[in-house]
Amino acid sequence: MKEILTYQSVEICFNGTAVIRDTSFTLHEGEILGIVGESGSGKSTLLKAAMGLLGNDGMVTRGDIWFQEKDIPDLPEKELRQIRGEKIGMIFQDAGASLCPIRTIGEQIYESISAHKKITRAEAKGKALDLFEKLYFKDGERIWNSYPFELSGGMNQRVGIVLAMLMQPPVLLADEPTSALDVAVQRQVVQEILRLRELFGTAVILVTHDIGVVSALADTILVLKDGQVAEYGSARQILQYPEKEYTQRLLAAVPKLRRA
Ligand SMILES: Nc1ncnc2c1ncn2[C@@H]1O[C@H](COP(=O)(O)OP(=O)(O)OP(=O)(O)O)[C@@H](O)[C@H]1O
Repeated sequence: MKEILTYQSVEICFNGTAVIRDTSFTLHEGEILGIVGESGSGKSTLLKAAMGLLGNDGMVTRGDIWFQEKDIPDLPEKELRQIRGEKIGMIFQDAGASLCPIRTIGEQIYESISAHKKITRAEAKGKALDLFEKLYFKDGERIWNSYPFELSGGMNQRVGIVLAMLMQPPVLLADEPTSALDVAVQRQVVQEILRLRELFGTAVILVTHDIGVVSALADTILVLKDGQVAEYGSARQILQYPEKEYTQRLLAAVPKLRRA
């Protein structure tokens, strides 16, 4: 499989203090990589760095993050804006909450696609309803016409995933995409991520506290401890034979979800 996103000896500092040190890993086309680690270990920071979203205080101070032969930390904001959304999609824990409350889902989808390419409202709707159907949403037409408050939190989160995938980015970064959801919706979101990979060959980095979600989805796992890689390898290897005591502790939570 071709490499699509490569972190090489990355160090990231906030206000001069390193929170990620000497971190390397590679994401391949269609691969789902789970990043796990205690709170504060640097998981979200790793994802934000790939989007150039570290803010004013944060900076990649060493190493490279290669995406399609470009080194992300070297790119100007204008180029990063083109990559975000179109080439690298993102979903967060509160993707649903980040929807605008006073505009319909349809309007927001239309605007989101229009930001990247010329499209009519009818074409945008056709694209969205097609993706809704492929992801087994019931009643896409109603969702298109709804305001976020008319949908459940879980449904808004699923809409957030559709929004992130409308441009069919080859990479999807998902930061705790299931942690605010009840178990039934969690399962749907897990199925949706697998279906996206099947439909579009999307490569995914999934950051989560939930080992059950990781074991249901990930091909490879990176265990992060205090901003450094504690273990990195195939999901099977790490879930069955964790080498570090730290990993064993993280895995002590019984997996709730299994791959269907
Ligand atoms: N904007 C910021 N300014 C200063 N320090 C920050 C900033 N963002 C993150 N940090 C620090 O970087 C470290 C890593 O944070 P990060 O949010 O990446 O961890 P995490 O593993 O994603 O945690 P959680 O699981 O709780 O979301 C923490 O020590 C955090 O305090």
